[in-house]
Amino acid sequence: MARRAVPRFEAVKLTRYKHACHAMFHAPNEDKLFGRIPMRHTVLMQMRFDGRFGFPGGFVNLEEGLEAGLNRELEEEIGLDVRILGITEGDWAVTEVHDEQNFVSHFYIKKVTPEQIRQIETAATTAKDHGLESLGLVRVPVYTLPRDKVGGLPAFLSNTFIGTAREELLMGLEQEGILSHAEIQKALKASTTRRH
Ligand SMILES: O=c1[nH]cnc2c1ncn2[C@@H]1O[C@H](COP(=O)(O)OP(=O)(O)O)[C@@H](O)[C@H]1O
Repeated sequence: MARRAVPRFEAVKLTRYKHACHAMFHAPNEDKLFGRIPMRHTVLMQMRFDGRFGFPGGFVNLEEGLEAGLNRELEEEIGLDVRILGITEGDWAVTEVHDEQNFVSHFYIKKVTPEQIRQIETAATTAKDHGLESLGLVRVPVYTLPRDKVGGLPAFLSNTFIGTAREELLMGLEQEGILSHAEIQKALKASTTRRH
């Protein structure tokens, strides 16, 4: 479906459109899987009520403001302590307009510490929407297992994602320097081979 990227300041003029904001939280990760495979990085997504993966967030009102609306959603959905880890305008990454659906999607990326990731994960289990709209936060495997070259990110990418969440994940991984363009292309290619 047709969509176009626009700057944040242009998008907020689209008052007749519905606006949604979602956020990707990520942190460095020094851990090694089985004591030898580097986890590389922690990236949070969530399992939604509909069985699809997406980023935490939701619909916002332009009157309340994009970031205020997003923080409200994050508080409800994952119990985020918005006084400490709240999203600001500086975390804005991309806005896409879907004219056919009168819909605007805003995506934010926030780098936090490994300790803050654990705080978010812990708080999420007692959030208002936990077990309802959100079935839990998940860590995205950003590595590819050396043995079969499909396990890890390629297998994860074969899941079903809501809206443009899959594209946002790939953009976030590259933009934040978590994976190189070549590594992402390789994972995408492996994900379509369906050997898992
Ligand atoms: O991670 C995402 N990235 C991009 N769009 C998303 C994501 N999650 C949901 N959406 C879209 O955003 C809109 C709001 O969905 P969501 O279920 O998050 O909001 P709500 O909790 O306010 O109902 C829907 O049109 C949905 O397709």
